[in-house]
Amino acid sequence: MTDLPGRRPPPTPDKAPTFRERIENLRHLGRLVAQIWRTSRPLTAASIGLRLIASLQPIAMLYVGKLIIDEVVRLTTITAPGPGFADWWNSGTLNLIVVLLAIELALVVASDLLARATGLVDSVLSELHSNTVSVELMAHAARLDLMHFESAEYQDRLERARRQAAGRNALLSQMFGQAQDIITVATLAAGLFVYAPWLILLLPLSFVPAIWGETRFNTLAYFMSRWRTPERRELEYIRYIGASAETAKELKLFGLGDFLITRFRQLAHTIYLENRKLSTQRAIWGALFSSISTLTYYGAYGFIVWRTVTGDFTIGDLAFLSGSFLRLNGLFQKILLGFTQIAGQSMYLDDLFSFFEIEPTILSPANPKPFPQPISQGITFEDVGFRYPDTEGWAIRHLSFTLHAGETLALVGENGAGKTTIVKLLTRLYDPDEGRITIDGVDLRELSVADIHAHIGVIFQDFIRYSLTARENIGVGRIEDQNDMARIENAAELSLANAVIEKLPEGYDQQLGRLFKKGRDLSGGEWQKVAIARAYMRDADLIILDEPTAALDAKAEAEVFSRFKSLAAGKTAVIISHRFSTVRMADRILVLENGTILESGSHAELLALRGRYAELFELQAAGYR
Ligand SMILES: Nc1ncnc2c1ncn2[C@@H]1O[C@H](COP(=O)(O)OP(=O)(O)OP(=O)(O)O)[C@@H](O)[C@H]1O
Repeated sequence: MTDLPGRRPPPTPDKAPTFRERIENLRHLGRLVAQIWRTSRPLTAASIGLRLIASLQPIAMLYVGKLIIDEVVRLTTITAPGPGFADWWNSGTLNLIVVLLAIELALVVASDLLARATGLVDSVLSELHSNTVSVELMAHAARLDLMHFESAEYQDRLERARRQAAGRNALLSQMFGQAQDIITVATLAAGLFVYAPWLILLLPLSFVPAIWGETRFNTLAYFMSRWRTPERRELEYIRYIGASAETAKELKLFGLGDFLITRFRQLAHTIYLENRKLSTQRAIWGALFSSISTLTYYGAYGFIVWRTVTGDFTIGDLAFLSGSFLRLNGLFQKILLGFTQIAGQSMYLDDLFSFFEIEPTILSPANPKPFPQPISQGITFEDVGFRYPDTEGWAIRHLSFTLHAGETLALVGENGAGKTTIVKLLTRLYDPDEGRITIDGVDLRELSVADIHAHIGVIFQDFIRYSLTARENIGVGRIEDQNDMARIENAAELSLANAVIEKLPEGYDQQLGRLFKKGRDLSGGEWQKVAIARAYMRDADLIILDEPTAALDAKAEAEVFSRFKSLAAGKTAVIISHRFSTVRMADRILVLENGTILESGSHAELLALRGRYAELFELQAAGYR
């Protein structure tokens, strides 16, 4: 399975956790309980309270059962008060047994009601808790850096955390159930101890092997699932590209269906084989250990029977003791298995909570300086160098230039020259590794990150096509003004999106995209106009358009840019484009190559220079002749 093209090498197994690490993982349970408590205090309290009451039920049932049997046995030995039921009833001989039967009935009914109420509370609490985790996860993810989303390792961690958000609900019931069982065991053991203390000593023999087996298989299962995260993400990815609206066109035309299916099948099969092996081993060992436990029970049972025959125990005692032993045996196993399962689950919790421990590195200073309004001098890159995490080469090196206030600057260069990276640094999605970037002399790192983002309008080439209404698609450009219709219409007019939206049957309320039933898809250029409107929603002093017009036709592009120019008057703007018809409109052009500046000047100056720019321009112009 390592021969799949383009697949990452198989993950190297982490070493199994030491005993200490396992114990340390248990600390996550405290965080989990705190999270559940935060979710709903009344429900958490109700779940615990109901379980406390339910925990006393087994001993009560067994003891009442014993009393009933003993009373029945006693009644069989006395002289009958008369031939009929009425004689028995009226003599009062049956009073005790009737009361005992009524108590047992009440216990059964109460137990059923308690179980249902607990189930109800738990299921409601689980759902709420799962929502809380998802919200906390999203909130934390929103704080993280772009770097975290662009790195495969963090993607794996996010994926693992996301799986835990929905998958740990059973743990909640299990933990509370565990506490309930412990109280039940304590009461049953106390009862058993009074009659036959040595019986308790037999119990460990029956459950210790089972516990060992469970612990081992839980750990194996966890590590298997952990090692396989990259593969599972790949499976998800193949499943997604194999059946989604975005990819359908290309898949059909390239005939990629079989290729993807084969790839999916091979990958899924390896995981399946591993899981099957583990499940089989688990089943075989499980069967062996459970027979040991059954044998122990019958050993103890035989002994109690013998003591009853010899007259040491009553028949009621026999029922009580064998019942208690059976329950205790079962409960001990359940509790200890529960502990190993909880310990196993707490390893998964580590995936969840360690995600919350990832801290963003792009932070605002404690006392940020105010964002210059308006920008009076400009933005300066001073010998800036930047390398993407975990990559060898520099994306940008020794880059120095000033973007003057009020200037429209175009960045040109071949694919991978570093244009988008400059925008990411300018908007502080990343910090430079060398040098610094200043706005009116103030280092970007001395400003509040939120301020920077609020004062810059950016549309990236891979902008989002939100499956929201047209109004919302523009409104998200300035979320606090999402209901300001005048502002939205104005932005749409500036970006020429208004003509697109007017043609839609439901206008601004039209659902866009293909994801939902009533959605209407737009052409690439139309989507782009809607996206550009988002940048216009802001009163940004600095507007950055990263290849904004790639999908626009020539006429639309000319129109968008003449508007942009008139709008950008007095504003500072950066345009990235591969089209020289657009680029030539800029006040100044930077020609980039391998992350450094090759040439700089106006269109006319660069043509006169007869360098790289002139060469590229000629190449494109020749295409139109
Ligand atoms: N997230 C990333 N992780 C690692 N390397 C990256 C990442 N993004 C870009 N790079 C690399 O950094 C260099 C500059 O990329 P950048 O996206 O800035 O180029 P560009 O000039 O905008 O290209 P294009 O015209 O294709 O959009 C390229 O070599 C690219 O492979």
